Amino acid sequence: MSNDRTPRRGVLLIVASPSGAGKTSLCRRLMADHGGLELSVSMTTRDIRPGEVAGRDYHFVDHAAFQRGIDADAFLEWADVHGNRYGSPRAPVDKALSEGRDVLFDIDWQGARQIAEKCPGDAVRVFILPPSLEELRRRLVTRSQDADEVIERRIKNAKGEIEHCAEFDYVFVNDDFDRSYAELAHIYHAERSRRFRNTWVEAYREGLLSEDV
Ligand SMILES: Nc1nc2c(ncn2[C@@H]2O[C@H](COP(=O)(O)OP(=O)(O)O)[C@@H](O)[C@H]2O)c(=O)[nH]1
Ligand SMILES: Nc1ncnc2c1ncn2[C@@H]1O[C@H](COP(=O)(O)OP(=O)(O)O)[C@@H](O)[C@H]1O
Repeated sequence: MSNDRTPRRGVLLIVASPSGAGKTSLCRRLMADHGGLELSVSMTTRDIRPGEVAGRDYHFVDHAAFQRGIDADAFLEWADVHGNRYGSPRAPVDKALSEGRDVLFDIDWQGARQIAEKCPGDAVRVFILPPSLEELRRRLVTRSQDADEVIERRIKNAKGEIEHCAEFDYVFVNDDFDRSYAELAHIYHAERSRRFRNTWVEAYREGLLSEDV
């Protein structure tokens, strides 16, 4: 009998949170542990931070180049966040989905909403809450990658972002990192296993039923 476990429909796993709640750290670990998961590398107009690598963390572009992307309909979604523009390039996502692979997005609630509207069956939205706003500030300060006024702006924006967590499929608090990571990984594994994504099941079942026992 055939035991082919293709084709399948990929998951678009969207992870959002206020800045500093820990989504980049959680997403990096999920990527490191799951070879089949592809990170959507966003385009942004914000400045590169120390330690960031162009093309790996973001595609860093100026406003004119970003606008050309909008005009060419090259983004699956884009939004203004903290005074800069951020967008998810469409082509790599289309390619991954057509090949049955999963894509991970580290984007804000506006982007999550747009992808959920455009790809309702594929999108899975996860929102990560900080233990407190005080702890959020501590993490942003400890990360020490942003100027003081940038940190203050992000903390001011945090409440506006948290207000949107009810639109998400899954919400959890990132207090203990390992426990939070386990939660994110469980969500990903369960969503991967949903029957409607595993379109190979029908042929597989037919194979089992045709076995002569
Ligand atoms: N809508 C949207 N938001 C994005 C995209 N890329 C990043 N963001 C969000 O923009 C916000 C700021 O990101 P960033 O400048 O890397 O700061 P950080 O979250 O503090 O590390 C975060 O909420 C990101 O999730 C994108 O392509 N689209
Ligand atoms: N559970 C956690 N406990 C303590 N510090 C954390 C935790 N998760 C992340 N951090 C730290 O908080 C800072 C912000 O995390 P980061 O992943 O950059 O957040 P975001 O991408 O949401 O802005 C980083 O210095 C990171 O190491």
